[in-house]
Amino acid sequence: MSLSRDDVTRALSTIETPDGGNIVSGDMIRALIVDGDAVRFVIEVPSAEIAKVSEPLRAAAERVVAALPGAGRVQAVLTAPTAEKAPPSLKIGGHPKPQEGPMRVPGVKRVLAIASGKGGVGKSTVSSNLAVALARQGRKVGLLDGDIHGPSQPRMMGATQRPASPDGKSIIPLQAHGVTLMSIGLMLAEDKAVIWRGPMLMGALQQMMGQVQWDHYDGELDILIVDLPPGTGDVQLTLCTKAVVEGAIVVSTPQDVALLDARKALDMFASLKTPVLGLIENMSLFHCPECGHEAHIFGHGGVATEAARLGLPFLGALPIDLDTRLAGDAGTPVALGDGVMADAFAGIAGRLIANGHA
Ligand SMILES: Nc1ncnc2c1ncn2[C@@H]1O[C@H](COP(=O)(O)OP(=O)(O)OP(=O)(O)O)[C@@H](O)[C@H]1O
Repeated sequence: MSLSRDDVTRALSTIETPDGGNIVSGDMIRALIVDGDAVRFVIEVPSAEIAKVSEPLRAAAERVVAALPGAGRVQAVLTAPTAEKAPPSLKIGGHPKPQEGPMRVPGVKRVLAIASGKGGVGKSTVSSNLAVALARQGRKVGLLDGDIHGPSQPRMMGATQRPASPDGKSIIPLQAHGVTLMSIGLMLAEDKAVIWRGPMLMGALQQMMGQVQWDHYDGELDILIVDLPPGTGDVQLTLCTKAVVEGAIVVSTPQDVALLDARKALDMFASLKTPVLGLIENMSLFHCPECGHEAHIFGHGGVATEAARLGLPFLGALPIDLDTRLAGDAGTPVALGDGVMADAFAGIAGRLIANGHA
């Protein structure tokens, strides 16, 4: 017999709290995930002091779920809100709201996720340039920086003002290079590390999707590009389960270690039933501007081979290009100009539009 969320919730509601209620009626259960026989959840107690003495409660919650028929590995984590977790005003990073199934992001026709297994392979560079390339081809484009721990879009898009929130609830996004932009990085000081755990991350992403007025400038967006964090964590899971996602593009460098992680990302999308629209090989080759020599610093062709093996579209190979890096650092994506890289991004954008994905 397979285990359901209801079974787990019923079992957890037998764990009483000192006020006479229980951990479910007291709204202390967060991020409950039932994955086959594995169960994970977070118990949020009211303060760090209470958390220090709540280990017996956590252990009891784990035990009661582990005793259910069909339960395998059960993992409960204790957490408590602290003042520093939530930045001032706007309350970005609240808890995820209960929600039945995936919903459309208001003001957005389609959501496109840009993912990678490994960090630093150029996912944010691809996101910002693809956003600009799509906008140059007449699409109404939004860009959401979902890389909550390492937001880079404010710098790459050259937009760093704090977004306004006239009513303290909805957030007016920024606009840069014809793209409507929102990033958690715009709500925080640039050097401030985000130390939120899973539930706070999920709440922040849900807020970014639901409270940002994506249609503020040009009416409904044709496409919202979401620049995901690297890997296969809570943000990816939240996006693909809470929002209707048109598809995902996976970026990888050709080297084996990156490809190994890219396969994990592809596996994740398969199990979340999010279509993968294609793979991009970044940092594919280096063309020396001095001598014309071509070097395959991270290898070459591995991503195309992987795409062919999996029967997925290969969307293109992007070279290592100094101007791309400089343009990213300067906040003016290389796709705004002309040249090999701009053409490559225009090609990928054109293909997405032709296939009805953007
Ligand atoms: N094709 C390229 N040529 C030259 N530099 C590149 C290229 N692609 C990305 N870069 C540079 O590599 C660095 C990492 O890229 P980027 O931030 O886009 O990667 P990421 O996968 O989003 O990283 P993270 O996982 O940290 O978010 C940046 O400095 C970027 O400018």
